[in-house]
Amino acid sequence: MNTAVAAPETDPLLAPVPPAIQLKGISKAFGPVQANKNISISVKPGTIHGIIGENGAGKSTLMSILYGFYKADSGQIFVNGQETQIPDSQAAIKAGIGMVFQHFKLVQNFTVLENVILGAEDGPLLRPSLNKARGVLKQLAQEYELNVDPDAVIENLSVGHQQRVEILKALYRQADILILDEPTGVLTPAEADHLFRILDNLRKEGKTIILITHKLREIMNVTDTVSVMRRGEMTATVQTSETSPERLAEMMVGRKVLLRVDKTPAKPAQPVLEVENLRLTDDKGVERLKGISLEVRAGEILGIAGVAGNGQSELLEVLGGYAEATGTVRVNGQPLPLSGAGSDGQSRRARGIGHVPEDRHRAGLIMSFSAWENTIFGYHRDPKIQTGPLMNNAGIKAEAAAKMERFDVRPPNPNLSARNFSGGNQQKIVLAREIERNPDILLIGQPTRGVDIGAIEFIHQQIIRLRDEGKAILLVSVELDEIFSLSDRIAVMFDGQIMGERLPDETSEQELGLLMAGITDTAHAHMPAAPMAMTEEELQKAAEAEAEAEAEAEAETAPADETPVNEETDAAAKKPESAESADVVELPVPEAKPFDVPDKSETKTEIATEKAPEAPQPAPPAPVAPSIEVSTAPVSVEAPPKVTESISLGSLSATITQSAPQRPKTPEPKPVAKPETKQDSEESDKDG
Ligand SMILES: Nc1ncnc2c1ncn2[C@@H]1O[C@H](COP(=O)(O)OP(=O)(O)OP(=O)(O)O)[C@@H](O)[C@H]1O
Repeated sequence: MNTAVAAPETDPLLAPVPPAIQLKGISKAFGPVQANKNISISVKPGTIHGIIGENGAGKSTLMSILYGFYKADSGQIFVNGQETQIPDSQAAIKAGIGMVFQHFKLVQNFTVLENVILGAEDGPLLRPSLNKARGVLKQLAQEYELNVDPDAVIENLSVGHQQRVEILKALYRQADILILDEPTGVLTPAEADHLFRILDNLRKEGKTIILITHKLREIMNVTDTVSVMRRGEMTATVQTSETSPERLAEMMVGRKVLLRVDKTPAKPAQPVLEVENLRLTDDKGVERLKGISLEVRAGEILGIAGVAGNGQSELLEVLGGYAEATGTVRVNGQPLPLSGAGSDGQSRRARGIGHVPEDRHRAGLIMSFSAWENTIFGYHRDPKIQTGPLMNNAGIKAEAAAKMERFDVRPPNPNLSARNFSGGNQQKIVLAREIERNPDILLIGQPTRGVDIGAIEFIHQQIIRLRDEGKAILLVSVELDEIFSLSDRIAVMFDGQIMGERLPDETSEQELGLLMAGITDTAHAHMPAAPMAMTEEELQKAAEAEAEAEAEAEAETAPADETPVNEETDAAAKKPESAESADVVELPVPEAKPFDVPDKSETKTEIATEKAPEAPQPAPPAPVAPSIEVSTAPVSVEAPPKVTESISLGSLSATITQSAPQRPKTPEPKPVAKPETKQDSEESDKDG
């Protein structure tokens, strides 16, 4: 008798689909810090999988391992059921994985097309690659609502559009699995809505998305499943439909978290900050502040709402001593110089003005300096810190350790460089420095950007505590939730002007949305059901329609109002010369200098018509003098590293030499151009 049994024929359609991504037992340590401990996770294809966790929980590290940015100490990676080695990002791209980092890696003075093909050119001649990319981009734009002008230069695009370019880059490389690290941290609500529509479209087309975010609302709205990380471990994975924001917050932090701000009504006293007719024109001749007047009293929080780029940043920069302006500003009744002597950041701090800048990397911290050094910047000439030529290092370190403890900075190690802390912990270092100085007025920009839910609760409590102690607080945030829950009064900025002021209890997101679009007659304006869900284009159209209607109505009695400048179109019109046609092009200098320090750095990029050298290698630290100007023999500070990176595009190559960003007084620092490269040293800036 023939006992052989024929193997059952498996119908490939009925075979179980392997996970798009499966990680098994991934571990990774940075020196003594165990960033990932034996992590296993499985993500179904065609789904959006959220990853949440406190700052420093190890989310970015895990995803950087998956993208080949870091090498795991142990563990396996499976892509579509196949064990896959991912030693570098090229291998990740080959495996169909794309990543959009928190800090974009676009070359600022290249066009969208040039950025998209960079590193994925079809041959030495650029033209065919550019033509092919143009066609693909057109198709992707139609399929996924990823509209971007292919010929626009990156530095002229809004943050939301730059992010679309990052997504386009990944899709152009045929990524089926897309990792997004904190993608909405820098987006306006409308931009975030647009992004989620894009992600939904991608999911419908069968792409798999891994989304790292601190925003539980996003997790609840867009993900299918969610994993929670805590202190390097994966503690739970749940179906989104079977959980709640409260439950997720508790799983993340290990205790119940108050998801709303608990505060009593404000008791405003005397005016601390008085601003009249503040005007600022930038170096391109564009008027960024058009006669701002406002007042902040002791014991109250004035929240400034607005779509990013409408002058809020410039307002904070002028008041914080980073940019010069005209007008009148008084602090505690005394005039504040708006240019020349006494208008710098240190003088502002000496006048009792604390400042948490919107961008901690460019203006809040010196990334290569240790945490303890960063806790005194801006206050380093204070006699309590500096006696004669000497600084009390031991005292500063002890104080820094105590501040880090109070602000729950993890790890609470003052000797670690700022760049080796996770984003949220870097933010806590800046907040600790500014809040603990007990300022009369605190200027605070985007206080909880990239910060976890437990830390948000803590930061909000600190802001309220300062207010209740009688301090004046000027808050700028693109998070309407944050504006609503913290502010005692809300002013809305549009196109360099204050469009109106409202009390949080007497307004709505809809009304603020209209003001943010420049529509002041909110009572009569057509109110869309959910203006915050409008796209930028829709917001712009709404503003234009309103302006048109107003102009028509006023035409008979008065001259029509000046049409608001559309910065984006305006900027896009000033396109620099194409890189292809230029022999030598200077990349924009990152002009961010956190404090008044002697400018000893240089940033220069040359694009020469020659083949690029091998993979970029960070140069050893350059012999640049430390950036604090003190004659303090005992202070031992790390010199800002000089990094040289090379990139190539067809026959063009570029070398970027860059040391710690220094910043003269300019209103809007440009982001540092960074091509997509793997960092050699894992001790370097984690954000790449
Ligand atoms: N390049 C590095 N060198 C040294 N330590 C690092 C490096 N990158 C990350 N770490 C440390 O590893 C831990 C995990 O960091 P990771 O950035 O993965 O956290 P995260 O969950 O992404 O945090 P966040 O939400 O704040 O972005 C942190 O303690 C961080 O300080």
